[in-house]
Parts: sequence; C-alpha cells; structure tokens
Amino acid sequence: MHIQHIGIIGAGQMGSGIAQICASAGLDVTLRDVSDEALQRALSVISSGLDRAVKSGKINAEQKAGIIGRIRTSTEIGALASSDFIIEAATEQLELKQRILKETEAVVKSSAIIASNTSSVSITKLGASLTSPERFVGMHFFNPVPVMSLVEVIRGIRTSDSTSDTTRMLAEKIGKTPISVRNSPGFVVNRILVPMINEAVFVLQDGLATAEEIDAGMKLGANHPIGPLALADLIGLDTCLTVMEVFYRDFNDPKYRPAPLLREMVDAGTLGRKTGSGFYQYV
Ligand SMILES: NC(=O)c1ccc[n+]([C@@H]2O[C@H](COP(=O)([O-])OP(=O)(O)OC[C@H]3O[C@@H](n4cnc5c(N)ncnc54)[C@H](O)[C@@H]3O)[C@@H](O)[C@H]2O)c1
Repeated sequence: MHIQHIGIIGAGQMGSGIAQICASAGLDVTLRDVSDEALQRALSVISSGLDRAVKSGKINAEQKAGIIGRIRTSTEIGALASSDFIIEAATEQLELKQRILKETEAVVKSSAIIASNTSSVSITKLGASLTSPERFVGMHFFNPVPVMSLVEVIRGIRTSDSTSDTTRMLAEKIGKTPISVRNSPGFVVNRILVPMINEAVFVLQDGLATAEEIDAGMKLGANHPIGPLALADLIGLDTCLTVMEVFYRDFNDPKYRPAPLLREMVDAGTLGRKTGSGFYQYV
C-alpha cells in the first residue's frame, strides 16, 4: 500500500512532533486540531525545531521551507479525506478518542489505516468504536518525537496483519524503529519503566538511600542515562501515579500498587519539573 498523505489529529506536543518527522521524510501532512491557537503553536514549535536542525547543519534553509510547505493545517475533519494513514494524537480521554475515531472513519477512504498514539487506552477497546476495526492499530511514539527512535506498533485483537505490517513500514520510513506489541496496559516500555520508577520511590520511602544515591546507583550500576527519580520528575509524578493506578486496576495485581510516598507528593502538588519541585528542586 502506497502511503503519501498523513492525517494527524491533535496538534499538541505529540501531534506537532509527528507532523515534523512525517514532513521531514517527504510525506504530505494535514494536521487537524479543534483549536486554531494549537495549530499556530504547533507550526511555530516545528519551525523552531527545524531552525535548530539548520543551525547544526543537518538540513539547509531550502529543505526547511520544503518541510514546512508539506504541512497543511485545518480545524475541519473533512480536511483528512484524502489521507492514506491517519494518526490520532488528541487529548488522552476515552470518550473523546472514540468520538474522533468514528468521525474520522466516516470521512476517510475505506483503504485508509487509522492509528492512535494513546499511552493508556486499550487499542482493542478503541478499535471497537469503528465499523472496520481490522484497519485500526496503535502507533505509540515517545516524547520528544523528533529525538526518540522507538515506535510501539500495537495490535488490538481485531487488527489485521496488513494494517500492522503497513504501520511498521511507515514507522521505518519516518526514521523510527518499530517493535510489535500485543495490546495490554502500558504496552511494553511503560509496563517496565513506570513500575521501576515506583519501586525507586518505595526504596526512598523505606529510607534505604537518598534520592541522589538511588539515582547514582541506577546510573552507575545499571548504565541508565538518568536515575529513576529524576526521570519521575521529568515525566510528572501525577502521570506516573495515573499509570500505576491503571496497572493496579486493569491487572488486578497488588504488585502494581502505587508507592504511598508517590501519592502523597502528588497530593501535595509537588509534581516534578513542571511545578518546580519533586524529588529534586528546580528553582
Ligand atoms: N506527552 C507524552 O509524553 C506522550 C507520549 C506518548 C503518547 N502520548 C499520547 O499522545 C496523545 C496526545 O498527547 P499530547 O501530550 O500531545 O497532548 P496535548 O495536550 O499536548 O495535545 C492534545 C491536542 O489535542 C487537541 N484536541 C482535543 N480535542 C480534539 C479534537 N476533537 N480534534 C482534534 N484535536 C483535538 C487539543 O486541542 C490539543 O492541541 C495522548 O493520547 C497521549 O496519551 C503522549
């Protein structure tokens, strides 16, 4: 299946990054959001990202203009009609995503593949909102999209082989490395990463070592580029807690219980970098 035109729904942090890498790979992009302001902000974020690439000599000014020229923006769902592949990257809310997917299926070609970048919603459940769930797939990018190499390609129970294969091929075309994952809470990376962070909070709470020592331990002893508590501050402690709560509920397994200290820090409003304090201070 030839893919040339990508429709992206949601022009936030993730949607703008996905638009940038698709256009950089020579694909035509239509970026759709309900907010004109979000679309303008996305274009300006993409432009600044490309300016850095020009400065470092990765691309020239003419190439930058070509990339920007391949991105169209719209607030209309109908603008996605000619897309071969649609990536939904709107706000993480189940009912909103189900509504968007239904609206999208109603306007796109019957051959188009529809993907979601959701971090936590079941791909099988989202697929059930479509008339043709076999053409629906999870395509989970990592933040910041232009920098992180991985894409998890998630198969819902009714995703077809050809949908999954085409999604892997697209991921490679836009410079990413795909891994194939069966639908399950947290997929692969967050299933491993977030419980590790949660365990680091237990270690801190149990008074085994200071935050600095725990992070130094994992950097020097396990070769991690960043310690788990510094990473929690980067992700946001509220996000880490939400993910653990989803695991705890969906697997119904006490091994996923959130660390009480994590919950207490969220209750206190110390959410990490975004609030200026978490396991470390950022002021
Ligand atoms: N931020 C991350 O680190 C990360 C990583 C991987 C996956 N994700 C997932 O990507 C998705 C987007 O996350 P984000 O961080 O970019 O969020 P964001 O809040 O930055 O952007 C969401 C955008 O969706 C738009 N939107 C809301 N309703 C819409 C609609 N009906 N039609 C079109 N656009 C609509 C909003 O206006 C906003 O611009 C979520 O599903 C999230 O779970 C996020």
